[in-house]
Amino acid sequence: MTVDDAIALEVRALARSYGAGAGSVLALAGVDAAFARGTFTAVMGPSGSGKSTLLACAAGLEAPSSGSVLVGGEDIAGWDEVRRARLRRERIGLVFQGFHLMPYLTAAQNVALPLRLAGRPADHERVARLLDRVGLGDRADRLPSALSGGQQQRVAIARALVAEPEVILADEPTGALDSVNATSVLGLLRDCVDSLGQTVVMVTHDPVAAAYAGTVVFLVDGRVVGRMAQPTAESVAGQLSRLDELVAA
Ligand SMILES: Nc1ncnc2c1ncn2[C@@H]1O[C@H](COP(=O)(O)OP(=O)(O)OP(=O)(O)O)[C@@H](O)[C@H]1O
Repeated sequence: MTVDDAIALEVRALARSYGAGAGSVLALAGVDAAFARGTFTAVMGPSGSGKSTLLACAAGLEAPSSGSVLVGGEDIAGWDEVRRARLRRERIGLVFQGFHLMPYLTAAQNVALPLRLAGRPADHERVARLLDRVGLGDRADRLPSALSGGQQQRVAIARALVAEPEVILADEPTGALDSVNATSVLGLLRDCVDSLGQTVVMVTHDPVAAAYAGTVVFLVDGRVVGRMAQPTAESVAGQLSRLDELVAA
């Protein structure tokens, strides 16, 4: 298998089905996609098109039925849960719609958690630097319950960055936020790419959010049906309505 150093994450002929027999669902039906280092890609498509399954397979949260998932050129598809859990701690940063912060840990402790879980020393300077970067340097000692939704999501992004992962996977990161908070979170993800050279792959339903990405990948019925470079909210919305017609037909 050839490996390209410029590619942070790649899926090849990725398939995932759920259940068996007549009731089985083919969530991914052979997806090929490569995500170059230092790029921001949005994944879009109708409900049930396989977006979250794609991210879950890329994160090692789900095992593919067939095909490969290459992280930094290494195929994780056959890895057992212990190795996949280590991958998620050390090489993949995850951001979810619901933030998933530990409620009894402060912002700083939440950011440091992946380091602690990896048995690495809590690097207080790095944690402080990341909280500064996400605009929460003065909220380090707050519990999540004392932060707004947008602030909690920014803590989650700092946490996703702390282990200096190869790629950040974000599933509807602005889905639970109002437009002001969504704008700040999207600006932050863009900044992770522009200033830190991070690779971000983000599932979203929102054309405005997708316009922060450099490329949009469109899924329908578990397949890639299109790609768009330099998306705008208008061009993405137009393409999505054409996809809806395709699905309805
Ligand atoms: N754990 C599961 N068990 C059974 N079916 C599943 C499971 N997870 C996903 N599916 C099915 O796989 C298909 C793809 O689901 P997925 O959540 O990836 O789509 P999605 O594009 O992210 O949808 P949405 O936009 O609604 O979140 C759907 O038909 C879904 O019902």
